[in-house]
Amino acid sequence: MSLNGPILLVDDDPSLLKLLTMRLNASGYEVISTEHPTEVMGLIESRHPQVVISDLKMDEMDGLTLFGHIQKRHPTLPVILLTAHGSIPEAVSATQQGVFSFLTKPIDKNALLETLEKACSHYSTPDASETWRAAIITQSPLMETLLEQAKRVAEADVSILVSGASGTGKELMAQAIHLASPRNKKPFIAINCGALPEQLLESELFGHVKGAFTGAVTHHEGLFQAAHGGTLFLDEIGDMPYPLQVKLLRALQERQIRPLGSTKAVDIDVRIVSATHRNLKAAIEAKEFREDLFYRLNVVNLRLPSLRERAEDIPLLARYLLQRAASGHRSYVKGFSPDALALLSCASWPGNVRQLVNVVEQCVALTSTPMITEGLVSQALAEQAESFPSFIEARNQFERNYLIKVLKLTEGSASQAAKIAQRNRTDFYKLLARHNLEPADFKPGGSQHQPLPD
Ligand SMILES: Nc1ncnc2c1ncn2[C@@H]1O[C@H](COP(=O)(O)OP(=O)(O)OP(=O)(O)O)[C@@H](O)[C@H]1O
Repeated sequence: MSLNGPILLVDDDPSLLKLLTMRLNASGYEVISTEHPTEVMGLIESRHPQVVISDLKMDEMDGLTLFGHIQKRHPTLPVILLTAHGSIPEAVSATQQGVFSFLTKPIDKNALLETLEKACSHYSTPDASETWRAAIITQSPLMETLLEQAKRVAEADVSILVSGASGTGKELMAQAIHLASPRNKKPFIAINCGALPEQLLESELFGHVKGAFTGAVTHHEGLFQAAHGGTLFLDEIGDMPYPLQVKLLRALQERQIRPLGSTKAVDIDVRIVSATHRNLKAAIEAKEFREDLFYRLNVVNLRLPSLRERAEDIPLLARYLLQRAASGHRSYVKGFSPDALALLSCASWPGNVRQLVNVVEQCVALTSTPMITEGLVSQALAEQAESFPSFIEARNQFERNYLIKVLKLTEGSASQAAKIAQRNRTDFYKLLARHNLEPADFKPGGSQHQPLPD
């Protein structure tokens, strides 16, 4: 038996999951399990199982479709399928498609352990050729194409400009390019060019000698030198002060820098990846960005799509981020209710993945139940939204505010509130649960933490 990652069990029959988990635990295997095949990709990303054992027939997604998804992203991960007695043709077709093996139900304990042992010895730690992009969670064809391009250009030593709206993962992409490049054993250094005043940014990039300016009490090596042999990531390059753009261009052309206050030029060897959320062509027209520098930095352009443009990533990312946020002391948080997931999927995400990270973290921190409700998601979205909400977000916001007002008016009497709202009690309680509201919190002298309307 191998001591690598856990075994991931997938079956929509909870009693079989329980039985297999017990058997495998008894044989010393660590097991993670799920009744939902849609959760599998997220679990693979976050828990790195060494083998997946999945039922073939499941309502949410059949085992072969699931295998297709796994094979696309993790081609070396062995998948064992469980088939009902008599479904031999399906099993044969499954093995032809690359499934590691299949076991017929009822599962024979010895056959299970034997097959698992073979699968574990077949497993090698995550495909080394894939680790460069391991932090980028995606199943979007748009992103896959972009990642293929990124890998190709990473090998050449050209300058790359990563464009895309705020929070789309530009820095993550820059790191992936570095990891895929021959420079990956050397440093990756990032600096936000929009966050520092001009002189400080200049001294950060090029360094300074002692006494170069008031306050320069020691010699300071700049980031160009610190990143020697590696990659320098210039984030928000569109916000770099204009005079400094000239100095950057000269450094890139001459492959030399001159620290502030020094007369001696220093050779540099860095690969530049820059990023911007601005339209640099418009900035050039407005005389805020130098055209010659633009062409030097933008040898290859990679444009990251907005999260809305790759909506198929939303459930995958949400589950992955939930598992990440819930690990440790919030481990009882298990997932999103189907309504909550639907709301996440149709939100507009003006802040892209960063906003999704914030919403998920807020939900994980606030939920008191293992499944995050639609109400909680709606509340987090309303708090995060900076732009005009979508119709569904607005409706959820309105519902929640309405319920709070009516509960306040009736001092927490759910039956009176239901009457005013002209809903039957069952419906009304469902609405309250969806929005995570407790009538008791609105009784005089009730909880000090009554929810506020949005
Ligand atoms: N595909 C992804 N998979 C997992 N996490 C992601 C993905 N894309 C972005 N993130 C996460 O979203 C957050 C924002 O990503 P990042 O900082 O790379 O975006 P950015 O485009 O550089 O943002 P900004 O323009 O605001 O600097 C980070 O926490 C990052 O880890």
